[in-house]
Amino acid sequence: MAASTQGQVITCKAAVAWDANKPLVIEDVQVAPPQAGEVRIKILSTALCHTDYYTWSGKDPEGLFPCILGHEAAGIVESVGEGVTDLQPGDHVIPCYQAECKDCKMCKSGKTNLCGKVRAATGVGLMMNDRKSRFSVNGKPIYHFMGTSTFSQYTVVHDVSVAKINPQAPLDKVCLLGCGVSTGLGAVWNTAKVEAGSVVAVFGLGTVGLAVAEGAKSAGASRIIGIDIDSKKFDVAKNFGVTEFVNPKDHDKPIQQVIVDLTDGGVDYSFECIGNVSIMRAALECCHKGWGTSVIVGVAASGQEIATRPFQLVTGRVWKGTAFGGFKSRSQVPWLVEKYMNKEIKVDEYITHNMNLSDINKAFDLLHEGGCLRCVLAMEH
Ligand SMILES: NC(=O)C1=CN([C@@H]2O[C@H](COP(=O)(O)OP(=O)(O)OC[C@H]3O[C@@H](n4cnc5c(N)ncnc54)[C@H](O)[C@@H]3O)[C@@H](O)[C@H]2O)C=CC1
Ligand SMILES: N[C@@H](CCC(=O)N[C@@H](CSC=O)C(=O)NCC(=O)O)C(=O)O
Ligand SMILES: [Zn+2]
Ligand SMILES: [Zn+2]
Repeated sequence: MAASTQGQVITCKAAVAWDANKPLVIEDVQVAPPQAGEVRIKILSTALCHTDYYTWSGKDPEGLFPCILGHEAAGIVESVGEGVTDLQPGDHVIPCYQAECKDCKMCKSGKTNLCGKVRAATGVGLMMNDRKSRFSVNGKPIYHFMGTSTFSQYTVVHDVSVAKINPQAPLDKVCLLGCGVSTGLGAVWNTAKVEAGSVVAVFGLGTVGLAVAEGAKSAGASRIIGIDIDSKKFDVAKNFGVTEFVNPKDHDKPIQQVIVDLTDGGVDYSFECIGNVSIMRAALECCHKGWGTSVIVGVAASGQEIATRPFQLVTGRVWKGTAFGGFKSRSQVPWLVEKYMNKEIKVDEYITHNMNLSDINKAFDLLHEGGCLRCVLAMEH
């Protein structure tokens, strides 16, 4: 039997982003033991999300370097710190960038899934307990990212950020429930609360947009219009519930006008799943006067701002946003895993590529190719 690593520094492989836009480097990283209220997790599978690329590109105002990126993963608890009672070594878990302490003002409000307990620390790449990092390379501290840092074979996270899941669930699949798929489904079910018969527009048909389409289909939407500048996305999007396709490049008119004309005055709900502020405006303005609701899901670069004529809102359109689809992480990620196990939601269908951790730079390149939805990395190689 392998010797216990509890209380020891673990040296393992991790992909370190030493600087913005510079290729990640697979390093031997020292991972300190978890302190009070912390959990060390052996990450077995992690996927890449567009947000990892966004921070790596240097456009994230919270981006700090050097750091270990990654936030869509699954693994097994290796050890827990003092005071952690609801998790133990061997538990199968999904680390969540949106914490749920169940005790702070925000958790208790019943109005949001955002938790205030550790956000100040995770936003500056550190752990709450001592405001330090648990990662280092030859003594040099490496920042955490989103409170998860899953591009490492071992990571340390706050206990309030760990969802314990069914041990039967395949970790190389359900890792996707740590971000993109959950976000898209939740944007529809929790944030917009789309009703049966609704007409829906989805801008951007990556994993997040396709999960929006899947959520809208399950909510009984009558039309789901997918909008993307890459027409190759359209075939695959049909499998996720998209009923009609529009490529803005095929039209001279502004895309919001195209959608309004197609839908007798506008859609009931629209979702921006790109991170482009001009498209956020278009998504709002293609909504029906009097009631149309637009949800911003995409993350826009530092310095970008949204704009529209206030008249758009005066005349009844509603502009909203969503983080992690409004899901409460520790309470609801295990429920999403069960829905997957019961074949009530898709997950496997979003995985277009599988690679090893050592191939992570190739996996980042794939994010820009139309054919890649999610690439899952096996962490042991
Ligand atoms: N709010 C939240 O909690 C979350 C937000 N995100 C954000 O959601 C966005 C989507 O993420 P992924 O699906 O992983 O990205 P992705 O890059 O896989 O998909 C984006 C899609 O948008 C299309 N696109 C790009 N420019 C376009 C334009 N001008 N008009 C129409 N289509 C366009 C692309 O062809 C692509 O199909 C990103 O901004 C990401 O950072 C991701 C997860 C959670
Ligand atoms: N640091 C970024 C914040 C980007 C952002 O909005 N992140 C989303 C999750 S994106 C996942 O892929 C989110 O949930 N935000 C809420 C939060 O508490 O961070 C920036 O400043 O742009
Ligand atoms: Zn993500
Ligand atoms: Zn909280």
